Amino acid sequence: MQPYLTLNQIQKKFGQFVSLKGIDLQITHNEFVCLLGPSGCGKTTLLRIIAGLETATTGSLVMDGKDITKMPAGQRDFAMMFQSYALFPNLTAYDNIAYGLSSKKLNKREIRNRVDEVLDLVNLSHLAHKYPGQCSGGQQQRIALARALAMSPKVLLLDEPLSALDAKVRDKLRKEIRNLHERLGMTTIMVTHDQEEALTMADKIVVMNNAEIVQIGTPQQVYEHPNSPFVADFIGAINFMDTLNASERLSSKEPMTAIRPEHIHVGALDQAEAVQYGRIQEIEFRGSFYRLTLQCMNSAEEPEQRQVMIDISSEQTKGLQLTKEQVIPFRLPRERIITFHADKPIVVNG
Ligand SMILES: Nc1ncnc2c1ncn2[C@@H]1O[C@H](COP(=O)(O)OP(=O)(O)OP(=O)(O)O)[C@@H](O)[C@H]1O
Repeated sequence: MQPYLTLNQIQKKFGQFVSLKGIDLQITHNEFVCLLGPSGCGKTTLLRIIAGLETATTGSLVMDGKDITKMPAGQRDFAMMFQSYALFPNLTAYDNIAYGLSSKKLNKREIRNRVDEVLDLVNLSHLAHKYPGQCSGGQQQRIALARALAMSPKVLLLDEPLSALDAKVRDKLRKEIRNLHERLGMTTIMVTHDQEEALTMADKIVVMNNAEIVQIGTPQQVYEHPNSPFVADFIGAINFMDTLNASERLSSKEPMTAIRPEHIHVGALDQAEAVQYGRIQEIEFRGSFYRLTLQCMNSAEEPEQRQVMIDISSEQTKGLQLTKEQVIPFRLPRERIITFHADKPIVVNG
């Protein structure tokens, strides 16, 4: 499919500091893209360059075949929403939204219709005449969202829009934003450091680290086929099955293997895979599953350096009656093992 927005070799320097190292990215029309990565990796800088709020040191930005690298933010038809709601405290929800529309050449009635329409979209018609201080965090964020949507943007840019909200409200707003994105047929780019948010909302995840893109893929692709130990570790939990220490690892060309905690089987029934043993050190209840931390044992039943995390469903634990210090068998299904080949040294963060 033809890209709608193309970023060519976007580089950004703040003085000598390189904040983005040559970013290439293509975004298609109506796509929901998440820029995901740890604090300081350059996500916000990239979003601000796309918005036109920051200029790239080198590189270009093309939208619909037109070079917009130097186009001022106000002419881009993009709307941006931030973590802090940035609402005017002395204006009602209605006026906050109408204020954004004053730059458009609309008459009073058109403005009223548009504000009513977007308030209805975010289910806040009943709060039209409340001030931000009279609204909850989730409601304020919805007003900010309505204000962005009122502009009928070609591209909606979201910078950590949900991180200030509590878990329940965050979850609800995730679904609402995703639904609105689909209903309104927008192209949406969202910055987040929350992997769950990216996995649940995005069509495409762009994983960044140290000012670079390290992997691009659907949520399933980056979760099931991470291309590096960094991505495997940043998105979801992972056990590295490495027997080398950090300095041996740096000089080694040996592939490294890993497995997700939910893919390990507890028990020794199936003989297809070699059984290993571990002593339970921690049992952590996480609602729908338990996370066990085991100290691995060698064949002589002596403890090894290695630990392994295993997730088992709360249902399954009922039959197992697990206790701390218990030694249990477990198996690593071969098809679930992820291998990282070392064409360059493998560095594991953290
Ligand atoms: N105006 C600026 N002047 C100097 N350095 C800056 C400026 N803006 C950002 N940086 C630096 O660029 C790097 C990337 O910042 P950016 O805000 O893009 O990261 P981020 O991935 O969005 O992080 P976070 O999730 O913490 O917001 C950081 O090291 C930051 O200190």
